[in-house]
Order: sequence, then C-alpha cells, then structure tokens
Amino acid sequence: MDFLKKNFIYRSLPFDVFVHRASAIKHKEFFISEDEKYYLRSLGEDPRKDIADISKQFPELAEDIQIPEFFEKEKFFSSVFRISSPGLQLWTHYDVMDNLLIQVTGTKRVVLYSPRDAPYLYLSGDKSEVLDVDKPDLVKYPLFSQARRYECTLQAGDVLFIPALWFHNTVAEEFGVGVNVFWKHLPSECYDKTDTYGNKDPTAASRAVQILDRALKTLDELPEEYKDFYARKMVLRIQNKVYSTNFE
Ligand SMILES: O=C(O)CCC(=O)C(=O)O
Ligand SMILES: [Fe+2]
Repeated sequence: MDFLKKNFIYRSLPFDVFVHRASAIKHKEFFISEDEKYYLRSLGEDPRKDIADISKQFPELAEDIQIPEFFEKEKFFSSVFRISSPGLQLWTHYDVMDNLLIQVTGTKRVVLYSPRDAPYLYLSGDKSEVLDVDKPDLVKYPLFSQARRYECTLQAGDVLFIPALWFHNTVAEEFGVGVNVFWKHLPSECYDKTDTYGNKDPTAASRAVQILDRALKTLDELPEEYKDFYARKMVLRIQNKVYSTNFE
C-alpha cells in the first residue's frame, strides 16, 4: 500500500466474501482490478470512539488465541484482528504502545528499525516515505542506507514483541490471519484519550511539538542570517539538554 499515492480504497464486504477474496490472488469480482489485494484492520463498534477488541467484535474467533500474559490486565489497550492478501505490504510506521504481533496462519516478513534511526527514514508523521524498503530510491532518500534493518519472518504460532516507537514494515508472504495486542506501558495519563488506534503521540510530545512550531514561527521575525544562527543554537540546546546518553 502506498499512502503517498493513495492506491487503496475502503470498502465493506460480508466477512465470508472478504475472506474468500483475501485468500485468492485473482478475482472474478473486484473493486479496482482482478489482482487487487485485501487488508482487514478491525475497529471498535463506533470507530471514532471505540477501541478494537477481538473478544468484542469477533467473540467466536477470539477463543482461538491466547494472549500471552506479558503485561498486567489493566494495561490492555486493544486487540486488533488483521487479515491480509498474499503479497500485501504495510508501510513502515511506528505505534506509541508496546505491542505483541501474533501470527495465527500464514507467514509474514517483518522489517524493523530502531527509533534512533528516525533521521534516516524520511518521516511523514508516523510513517516513512521510503515505501520500498528492499530497493529504496537512494537518490531521493540517500540517508536511508544508514538505517539498520532488523528482519524476521513470522510463521503460524509465532509472536513478535514490537516495542513502542520501533518502526515496522510488514509483508504477508501468504494469505495470513493475525492479531496484535497493544498495551499501555506508560502511566495511562500520558496517552491521548482520543486515540483509538494506538498511534497518536503521547500528549506531552504533541504539546512540545506545538510549542516548537510556535518558536519556529517566532524566528521568522528575524532576518535570514540571524534566524539561521539562533536556529542552530536551539538545535545545540536540544542536543545538550534533551538527548539521552542512556543507549547501547
Ligand atoms: O499485521 C500487519 O501487517 C501490521 C501489524 C502492525 O502494524 C502492528 O501490529 O502494529
Ligand atoms: Fe503497527
């Protein structure tokens, strides 16, 4: 899927029809083309307010999986049912909560990047503009070659821990069914209460970015040479005061 060119559309289908189509490569009935791919990402009852919970939206199917007890029950945020056509690739993105990605059937390749490699990923919000992580356009995205790639392939029954802020890109190598479970590993006040997907930045981070944007606008009052000088001083201040040395 390409979020830059928006080569996808949202459509409704009866669940059985959806599963049939998603498990086939060529379709007699289709929306765009006979080789289109399908992806289900479950939502809550009212997608604007409610959070995906497989035990509520798909109670019969939820019984087939056991969520490993790697976090306290009160910290549970959502369990998201995901079904993909063979070959479907989801763009590189981060989520703000710790996550267990449970593969139920099919195989899925997952490529991961550390949050520290964000400078090399050409981010647009929570997503990387480098869509083709296997043959990246290094003329357009020269720094991407500095991002350290981690890769694994999930088979049916495998569970991958994806820590909050770690970038991930997935390719369903076969038709696949999975569930991912997000939980709040930070105190619950840190999270944006309007977040139903688990991908809105913690409120303190969003506020800090807003304040930074105001500071940048303020610099516009200065001539270019001064703006450049004070902007560089601000970068140094951020590096010295906020960057963690507590890594590796
Ligand atoms: O299953 C996928 O392809 C995407 C999984 C994902 O983005 C997640 O678990 O956060
Ligand atoms: Fe994700």
